[in-house]
Amino acid sequence: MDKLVIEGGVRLEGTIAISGAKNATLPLMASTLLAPGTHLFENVPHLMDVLTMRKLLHHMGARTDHEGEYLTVDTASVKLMEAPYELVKTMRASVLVLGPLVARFGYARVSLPGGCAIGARPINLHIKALEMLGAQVAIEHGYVVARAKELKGAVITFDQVTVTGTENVLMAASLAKGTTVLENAAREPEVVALADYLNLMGARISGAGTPEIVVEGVSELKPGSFRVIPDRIEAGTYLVAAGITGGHLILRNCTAGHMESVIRKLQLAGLIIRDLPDGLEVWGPERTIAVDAKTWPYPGFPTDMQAQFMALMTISEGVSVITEQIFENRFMHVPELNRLGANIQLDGRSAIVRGVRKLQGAPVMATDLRASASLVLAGLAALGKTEVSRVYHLDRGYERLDEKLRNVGARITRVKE
Ligand SMILES: CC(=O)N[C@H]1[C@@H](OP(=O)(O)OP(=O)(O)OC[C@H]2O[C@@H](n3ccc(=O)[nH]c3=O)[C@H](O)[C@@H]2O)O[C@H](CO)[C@@H](O)[C@@H]1O
Ligand SMILES: C=C(OP(=O)(O)O)C(=O)O
Repeated sequence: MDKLVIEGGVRLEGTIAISGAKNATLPLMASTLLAPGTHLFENVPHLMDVLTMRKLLHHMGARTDHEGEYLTVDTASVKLMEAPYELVKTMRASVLVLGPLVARFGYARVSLPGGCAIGARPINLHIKALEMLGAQVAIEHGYVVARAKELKGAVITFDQVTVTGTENVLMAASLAKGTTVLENAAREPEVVALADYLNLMGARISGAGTPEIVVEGVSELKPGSFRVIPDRIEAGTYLVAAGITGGHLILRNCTAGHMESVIRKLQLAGLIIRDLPDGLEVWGPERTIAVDAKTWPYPGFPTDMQAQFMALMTISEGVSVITEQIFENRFMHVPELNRLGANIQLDGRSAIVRGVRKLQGAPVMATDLRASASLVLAGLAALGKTEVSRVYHLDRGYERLDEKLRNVGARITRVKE
């Protein structure tokens, strides 16, 4: 198992290229099950989750190849409509194969994902929506088993905004008979990217990016090629890296329009951020100012940036209240940040962060993907040595994070534990 060792206190300076988005790549890979043949994606990051999704597709009979930024997925010989527990347990997004499988093959057997470090994360809304499209769904020995002779369009109102739920239904409805209307749909840029690729394959989807999406079902889809959108959470993480070290970074290949709520909060905290033709330039101030934040579905402040933003608030001037409204247990980073000298108290769904002048390096343990990122960020600002163990969480969603940070001056090394 690897750990990251960070000597903090270095002001970051330089350019970082942002990778393609994990949360866009995974649904795009799942969507290949809808159309037999070879799909080509560009700007695909090398991440553990991408590898896990490839393994899952291989398990079903697909072939994949990931060379440089190009990923091809050939789904011509898919014959096993199953997502086994061994793969699903390492990546919840495996549930994204449920909708495409039942739509194209009329059958899917997908392990229930179960909870994870950030919350219970049920998939009841995915199941309910598929039932409304006419699938028969049963839970058998820990697996969701869905059968449908034919899916039929329906009006589906989500009780709660769900990103992968919206994506699963978009994919299933694309091959359903008639019209499906998704109300209270997720509006994330990754949902829009998926809808764009489905349309490129021949689907008829309108309204993606708004709360109401309309899907006119078609009888078949054909493979195409598509460029993955930039990772807005990775970009947000590096904005915080500049802010927390008082540094100056240029982020290439990112889309400011996908990050407005994050950029606004960081500007309120004192960062100077300006648009570039292909990215962002950011300067961190001498000391940032405390700002409150509440997580919301897009276009609100993303839960996937909450931990990183909290790391910045730990050394900001004043008191900030950070409220987590999406996941019930997404504060696992709090005790670890406190081990680094932060002053954070939990009060239900809120964390009260009293800014301290300096953090101090210490050994800390990563518990999930974004918690790990927040500990690395805190380590960059802390005096002395911070060791972040269980780095496999980071490798699930950040491409070469340690290398990218080293290239802009951070003293960070990866060592085997
Ligand atoms: C691969 C991917 O894109 N992952 C993202 C996706 O996760 P994911 O799609 O799993 O998250 P959801 O948007 O579904 O979850 C939002 C909330 O709805 C609840 N819920 C969801 C589905 C359901 O059937 N029942 C239910 O109760 C969840 O427990 C959670 O409290 O969106 C999250 C919220 O922006 C992000 O943090 C994740 O990075
Ligand atoms: C929670 C996340 O991912 P996942 O849904 O894949 O667990 C994340 O990207 O922060």
